[in-house]
Amino acid sequence: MRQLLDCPAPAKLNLFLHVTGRRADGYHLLQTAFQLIDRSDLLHFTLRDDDAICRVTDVPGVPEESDLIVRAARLLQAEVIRRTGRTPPGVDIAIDKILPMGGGLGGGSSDAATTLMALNTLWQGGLSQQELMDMGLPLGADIPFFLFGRTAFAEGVGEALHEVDGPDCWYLVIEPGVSVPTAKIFSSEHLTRDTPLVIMADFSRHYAKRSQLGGFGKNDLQQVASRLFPPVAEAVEWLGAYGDARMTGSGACVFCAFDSEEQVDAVLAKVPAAWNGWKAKALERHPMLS
Ligand SMILES: C[C@@](CO)(OP(=O)(O)O)[C@H](O)COP(=O)(O)OP(=O)(O)OC[C@H]1O[C@@H](n2ccc(N)nc2=O)[C@H](O)[C@@H]1O
Ligand SMILES: Nc1ncnc2c1ncn2[C@@H]1O[C@H](COP(=O)(O)OP(=O)(O)O)[C@@H](O)[C@H]1O
Repeated sequence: MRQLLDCPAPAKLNLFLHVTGRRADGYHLLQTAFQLIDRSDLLHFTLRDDDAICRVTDVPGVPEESDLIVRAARLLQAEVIRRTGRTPPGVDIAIDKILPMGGGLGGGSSDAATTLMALNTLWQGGLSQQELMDMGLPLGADIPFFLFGRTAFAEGVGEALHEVDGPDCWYLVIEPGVSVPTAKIFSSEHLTRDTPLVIMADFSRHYAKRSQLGGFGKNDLQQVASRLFPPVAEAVEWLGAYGDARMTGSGACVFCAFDSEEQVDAVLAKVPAAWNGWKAKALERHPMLS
């Protein structure tokens, strides 16, 4: 019987996101806090009799060769060959795509991280968590976080990670119906790139009471995204009537924290039909690590 593994790839929220500078290669220096939530893509891995790596689900707009899942799998396969001298079996990868693309929820990065974790297990690759994080970073700046798998305060381009406590709460997330290309936001002439550095202790103090729902800091990308994509601004304004609503990552999704599931449900019932709204619980750990 061929080995099969079903694995979740959860979304993240950026609780705050400050752009603090720019590297010589044009990449932006950030300070952010990553929070995992319990809404996920689902990936299914089936080992093959040959050594091919195949995506067996069509993902509209993402050709197989550029899919982060396939690229991550190929990188790991090459590394296992280099280390062990043996070629691990190929794999068919099916995906139930739940997370919107260009939503700021990190779906593609999370898919890639889950692929690295799952195949490292199936192939008995023996790479450490840190080695997987180093392998993932060139594919996407959020990938190391998903492999880290815990609420994190992050610096650099998101790869310098420190575990922190975030609020223990529910989130209402609105998909405003647009897909935001990350590069377009970072290249905007309107983006501010000089937010003063904060220290991690400030963040921890803010959330010392884990019931604190008002957000820390701000999202520097939000103003630019709102200007280019008006539905983002409309969603922030609408959800802002119920709490400290803000955009995650480079958008487009907008979120707000609530104390209880009942409170989220009450607001969810009022979300305008033009948007897709849903609730999710903050996760302390990645489900593949617990
Ligand atoms: C903004 C964040 C926050 O978590 O997440 P998303 O909203 O995309 O989920 C990330 O930093 C997204 O990082 P990453 O996953 O590498 O973004 P990519 O789509 O690969 O980046 C597209 C382009 O955006 C620019 N870019 C990206 C990250 C960064 N720190 N500085 C940049 O200048 C670069 O021009 C890059 O080529
Ligand atoms: N498996 C994948 N799932 C989603 N997007 C992917 C995938 N592989 C590559 N991509 C590309 O990455 C882009 C960003 O996708 P995603 O990570 O979902 O959004 P965001 O970076 O806004 O959180 C997509 O528009 C798509 O072109």
